Amino acid sequence: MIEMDKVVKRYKDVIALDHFSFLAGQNEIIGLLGPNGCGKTTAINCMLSLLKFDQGTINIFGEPVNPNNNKTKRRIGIVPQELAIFEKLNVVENIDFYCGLYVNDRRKRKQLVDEAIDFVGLEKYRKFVPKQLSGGLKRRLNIACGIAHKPDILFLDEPTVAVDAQSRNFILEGVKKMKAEGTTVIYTTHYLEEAEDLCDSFVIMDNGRNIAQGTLDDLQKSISTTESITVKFIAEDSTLVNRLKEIPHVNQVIKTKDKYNIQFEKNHNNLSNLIRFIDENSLTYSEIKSEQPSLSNIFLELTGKELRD
Ligand SMILES: Nc1ncnc2c1ncn2[C@@H]1O[C@H](COP(=O)(O)OP(=O)(O)OP(=O)(O)O)[C@@H](O)[C@H]1O
Repeated sequence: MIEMDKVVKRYKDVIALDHFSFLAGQNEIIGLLGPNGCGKTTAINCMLSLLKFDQGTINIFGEPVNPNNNKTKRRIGIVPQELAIFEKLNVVENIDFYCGLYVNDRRKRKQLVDEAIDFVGLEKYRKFVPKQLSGGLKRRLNIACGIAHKPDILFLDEPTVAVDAQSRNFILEGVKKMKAEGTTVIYTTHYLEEAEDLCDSFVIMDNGRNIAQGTLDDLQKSISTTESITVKFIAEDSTLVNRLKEIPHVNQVIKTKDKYNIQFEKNHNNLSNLIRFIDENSLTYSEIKSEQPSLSNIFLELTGKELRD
């Protein structure tokens, strides 16, 4: 659906995209993740042909992007991070306005607007203007405006920032439903747990480059830390952190309130080594859990940064 190959975009001296490549297939949710200023918005704006780029190629639906290609534009939806709704128009009128940019037939549009309202759960608020809606409801309206024309590709930029739990659930369930109906979703967020639950695959960006792309499983295989074991000891002492660090292939030991999180390098018998250490030191434990690294661990290892605003 989207093929972006070695795209370079400069703003004078700033290289916002540095040979950035990106692939999106049909019917998947791709998390586009990266620290502030890494180039996500620039990449999206190039894909939407809102920005010209200096080098490289971008094909969408098999054709080079082109701002005058209305046929392609009709098949794309965008929900920007900043709310793009009209204060003077009510819920129905706002959605109808955006849908009208793509669909001329009034009867068809009425049906699409009704479906979008149903989709984001705004039936009770049809005649409300934005100032009568809470922040979460405004975000849902923003989404309805971007999806009413039923795009094949949808760009969602941080849709759950500052929304209440109920609206957040509506939004995430809605994204899953769109995927089930065949839409490809490009999703940017700073919430890695949310991305991990929602997305089928991920692109990790840093300094304008695609530094890793794949499923969680692919990314887990690409980093050196692959196993994180958490232990709750029954008796402990202040030397334990340093002693645990002596176990072969330990990268890091983090002590939380009542547990020890031990991060190991991949491809070693880490659990067996840890259990041997516990036996040899006559330690006892009430809990032991081995986990694959989370998206947050992967992000930290690949970029050396935590993904925070
Ligand atoms: N119009 C512009 N003129 C000059 N520099 C720009 C412009 N737009 C973006 N930049 C720079 O390009 C780089 C990439 O910016 P971009 O907005 O694409 O990042 P981002 O990943 O979307 O950031 P955020 O997560 O904060 O939205 C940054 O260094 C930014 O300062």
